[in-house]
Amino acid sequence: MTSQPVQTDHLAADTPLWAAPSTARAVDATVEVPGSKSLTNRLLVLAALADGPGVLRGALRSRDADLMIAALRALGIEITEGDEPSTLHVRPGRLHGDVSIDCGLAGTVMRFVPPIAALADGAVHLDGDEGARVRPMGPVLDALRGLEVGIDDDGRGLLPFTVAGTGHVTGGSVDVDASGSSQFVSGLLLAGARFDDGLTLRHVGDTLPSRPHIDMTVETLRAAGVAVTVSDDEWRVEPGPITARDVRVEPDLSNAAPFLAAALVVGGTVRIPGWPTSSTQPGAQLPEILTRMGATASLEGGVLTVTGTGTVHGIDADLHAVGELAPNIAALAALADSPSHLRGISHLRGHETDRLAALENEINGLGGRCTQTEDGLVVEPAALHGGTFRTYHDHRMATSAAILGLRVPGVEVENVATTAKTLPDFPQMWVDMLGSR
Ligand SMILES: O=C(O)C1=C[C@@H](OP(=O)(O)O)[C@@H](O)[C@H](O)C1
Ligand SMILES: C=C(OP(=O)(O)O)C(=O)O
Repeated sequence: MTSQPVQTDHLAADTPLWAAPSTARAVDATVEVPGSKSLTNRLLVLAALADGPGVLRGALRSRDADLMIAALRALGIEITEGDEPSTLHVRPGRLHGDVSIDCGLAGTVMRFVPPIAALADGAVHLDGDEGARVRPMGPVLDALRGLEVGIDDDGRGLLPFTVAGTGHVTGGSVDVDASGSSQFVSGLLLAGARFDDGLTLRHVGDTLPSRPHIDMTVETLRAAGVAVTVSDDEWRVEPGPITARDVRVEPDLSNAAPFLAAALVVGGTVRIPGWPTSSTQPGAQLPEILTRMGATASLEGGVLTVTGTGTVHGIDADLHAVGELAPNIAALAALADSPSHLRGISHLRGHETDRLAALENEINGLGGRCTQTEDGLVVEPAALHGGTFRTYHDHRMATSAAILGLRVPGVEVENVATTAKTLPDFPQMWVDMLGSR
């Protein structure tokens, strides 16, 4: 088996604590946010399965994107950088088995790669970080088994496991309980056009989180010429070629959240260029959410401008569709002048860490009043103080700590380098934002 080198730099729990900068001065900054993780990893997958060479421009280069690149390369896809690292040339080829893939902590890698591995001509072994080995995978494995793909695992529905690729998947119909993650649906749909009979997937669970991310999957498939029909909780992907394209990746709107939040916390204005007029990214809902929390927001000439007063209001919001925004919104809520109730996010317990427990622990560790409910968080106003903020290898815990630190002197963030999962330059970008006045 060809093995990928295991990446360990992200495990730097013993790195020095990062003193989150505090400021009383209003912010006035324009922040260029790199490409979307979710779009980059979908477009890489589609380019790898396409009918000819393609190009991604403005792609994210971060741990999650680089893990996807490494996974596809291990499977035999040629991916090279163009003039800049964010330009990626992808040359599809026969998918090789007899390889090992490191999923890191990337949900998109661990859920999107197994259906592609089933198309490889041999065994594909997948594993990831310790934290990845507890993230739910069962519905993906059950679905693949339902499509007659051989899976070798220990029966717990978790990493590690081996997919017995045979070079083709017959496809057909499958039921999936995707109440734990929308990525179970997206991963199967992305490969579905390459199955002999295509794929009909029905979600059979109670709830379906992160629907905009499934819409993103459908939109990217359709843009690549794949016929997809959607009715309620059922998706049909017709078999056929995936058209090779030259595409530009939108900025990561969810990664704009901490910067935009800064405008509310300290007052002032933050501008994000390249903001799309419409997008399936959950971050597209930030202007509305932040407005409810006390900001004004406007979009003009592709620049989103958010202005705050330094006073943050609490919010009662169902974040079921936009769960990846929840940690940053919880941090804002901890600085608000009225209580907040964040609902519909029980699936966050299966994210990079149990985010509901992590947010409760760490906000309360700074003197906050945050309580888990069955499906979310209640955050009440409290006077916060400094202290160590643990991040649990979760990039969004680290950016949430930075938001709190703006107002609360003495917040020391453990392993801020974990932001490299989706935003490698975060500490410098944060300091630059505060410095550019
Ligand atoms: O498909 C995607 O790119 C994602 C889907 C969502 O996952 P869940 O449905 O598991 O929340 C989201 O939280 C994650 O950050 C990215
Ligand atoms: C849940 C997230 O990541 P992943 O793609 O690893 O699921 C996230 O980025 O908030």
